[in-house]
Amino acid sequence: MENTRQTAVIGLGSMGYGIALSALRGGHQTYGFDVNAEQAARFLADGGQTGALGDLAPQLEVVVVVVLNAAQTESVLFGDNGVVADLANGAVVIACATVPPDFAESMSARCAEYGVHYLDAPISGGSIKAAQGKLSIMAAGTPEAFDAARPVLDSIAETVFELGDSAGAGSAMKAVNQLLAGVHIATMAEALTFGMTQGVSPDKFVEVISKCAGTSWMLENRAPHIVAGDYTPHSSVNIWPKDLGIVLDIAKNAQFSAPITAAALQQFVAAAGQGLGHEDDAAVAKVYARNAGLTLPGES
Ligand SMILES: NC(=O)C1=CN([C@@H]2O[C@H](COP(=O)(O)OP(=O)(O)OC[C@H]3O[C@@H](n4cnc5c(N)ncnc54)[C@H](O)[C@@H]3O)[C@@H](O)[C@H]2O)C=CC1
Ligand SMILES: O=C(O)C(=O)[C@@H](O)CO
Repeated sequence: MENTRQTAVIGLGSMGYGIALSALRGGHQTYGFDVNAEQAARFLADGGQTGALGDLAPQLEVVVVVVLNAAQTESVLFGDNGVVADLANGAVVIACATVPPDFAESMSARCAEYGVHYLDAPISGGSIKAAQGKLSIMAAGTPEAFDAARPVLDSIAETVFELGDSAGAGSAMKAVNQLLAGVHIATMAEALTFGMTQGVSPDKFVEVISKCAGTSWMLENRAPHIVAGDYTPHSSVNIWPKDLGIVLDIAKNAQFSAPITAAALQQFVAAAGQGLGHEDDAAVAKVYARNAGLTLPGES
């Protein structure tokens, strides 16, 4: 069909799995890949396809990369058995991991050497919107990259912000979002546990504050995890030392002081240091709770 594409999604974690399902629902022939074989098997059971990436690469038109970070993205694209060298001229990489802007620029230049388009396309909305095909995508790339990616973007995103024709501009905007998102999660945890010291239970906190001016998207999305005592990782603590680290690195290069971001980063570093790195990022509340001798829901 005219608007369907031979598509691979590499990285079937919290975000990539939903993206792969959304691409499949959009009618694209969708192949899913993950170093964790269980994830690829699950995708197969859900109606997707998988296989040997190297064999399939020459027929792929769109490759969506949703691994954790810059190092994993580079390895998927250009490491041993990297996919770019096997792609056909005109194929497009949609790079969704949160990475530094200058890394996105360098990946775009290296893809161009192989005649492959690169769309710098970090994502927002969490695992639920990924599964619904309703992500916000902060995208930058050449008009040719946008044209090649468009049919798949239409299946996975509600809104695609077109932020310029050079890779890096999408990742710069994502860093701005991450500054807010990380600070909002940490301040939600601070306020929720502060409330406990004042006799405000976590469930009352969510009921009342989510309808008051102090609320945020992150409060409404993450605080219910604390109330439920459920730290299944939809977005892990480990994402934040990476993302707030990116923010502070590029802020430092711009000689921009970001003290509130730095404080939030320390709380996520403390959470990771307490062995909570693979829990949902709402677990940053445990840092506050342990410090204040509080018992969160679900803890004995
Ligand atoms: N979880 C969230 O709510 C959001 C995450 N992000 C960003 O999206 C990216 C993905 O995040 P998540 O899905 O939460 O991470 P995740 O850790 O749940 O998923 C990453 C997946 O990539 C796989 N992987 C790693 N190396 C691989 C390789 N070489 N080949 C194939 N698969 C490989 C892992 O096994 C894992 O399943 C990150 O950059 C994150 O910062 C952005 C918005 C929201
Ligand atoms: O959805 C987003 O935007 C996010 O970055 C978080 O959910 C981070 O994991």
